Amino acid sequence: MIRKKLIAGNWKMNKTATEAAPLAQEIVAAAGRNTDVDIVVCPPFTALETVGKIVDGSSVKLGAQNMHHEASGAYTGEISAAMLRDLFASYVLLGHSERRSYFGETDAFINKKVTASLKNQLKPILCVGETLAEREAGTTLKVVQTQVEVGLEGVSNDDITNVVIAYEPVWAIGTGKVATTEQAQEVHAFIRELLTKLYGEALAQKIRILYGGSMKPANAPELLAQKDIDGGLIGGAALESRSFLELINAAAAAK
Ligand SMILES: O=C[C@H](O)COP(=O)(O)O
Repeated sequence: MIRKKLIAGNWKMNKTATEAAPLAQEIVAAAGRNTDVDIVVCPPFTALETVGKIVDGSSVKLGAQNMHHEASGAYTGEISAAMLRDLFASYVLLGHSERRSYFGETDAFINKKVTASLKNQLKPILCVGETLAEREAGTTLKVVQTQVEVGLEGVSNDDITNVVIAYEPVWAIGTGKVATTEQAQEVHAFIRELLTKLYGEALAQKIRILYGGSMKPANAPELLAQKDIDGGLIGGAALESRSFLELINAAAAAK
C-alpha cells in the first residue's frame, strides 16, 4: 500500500496537563516503537509541552488542534505556527467542524491557516464534512468539494503530500452514529477524485484521507479496510489509552 495508515487522537478540550501525562505515557509505552502506523496525539495547547516531552524520541507525533495564520501580532488568545513548532508539534488540525460551527471559521479563513502551517513545516490535517441537514438535502459531495477546493487553494504540488484530509460527517461526531462503510468510502473516493483533478493521479494516490466520527475499535476494522480510508481522526476513543491502542492495532492490521 502506497499510503501508510495514520491514527490521530483529537483530545479536544479534555485533559489538563497533569491528566494528559499518564495518557501520553501509556500510549508511548504501548505503541511508541510502532512504525507500521503513523500515530499523532493532539492535546489541548496547555498540555502540548508536557505531552511533547513524553512523546519525544518515540514514533508518536505531536499535533495541535488549531492555530492562527499570522506569524505574530495583536491576536489575543491565539497561537501561531512558530509557537507550535517551538514545542515540537509536527501536525495541526485545521477546520474541525467544531471550529467551523462554534467559532465561525470559514473555508477562506481555514485556507489561510493551511498555507501558513505548510510554510512553517507543520502538516495540516484539514477537516471537512457535511451536516445532517446537508446530507438530507443531498448536498454532501458539493459541500465537501467546496471545503476541499477552497481549503487547499494555493497549496503547491510540492506541499500537497504533507497535507492530510479528514472526512468527518458532522452528524457522526460524538454521537455514536458512525457513517456506514459505503457512505464513508463514497465520500473518500470522491475526495480522491477531486485531488486527482487538482494534483494529478500520482500525488493524489499519496495523500492520506482519514475518517472521523464515532470511530471505535468495534467499527474501525471495516472502515479501515476501505480502499480510500487511510486512517482515523479519533475523538472520544482517543481519551482512553486502551481504545486508542486498539485503533492503532486495527490500522496496523488493515495495512
Ligand atoms: O476529531 C475527532 C472527531 O471530531 C471525532 O470525534 P468522535 O470520535 O468523538 O466522534
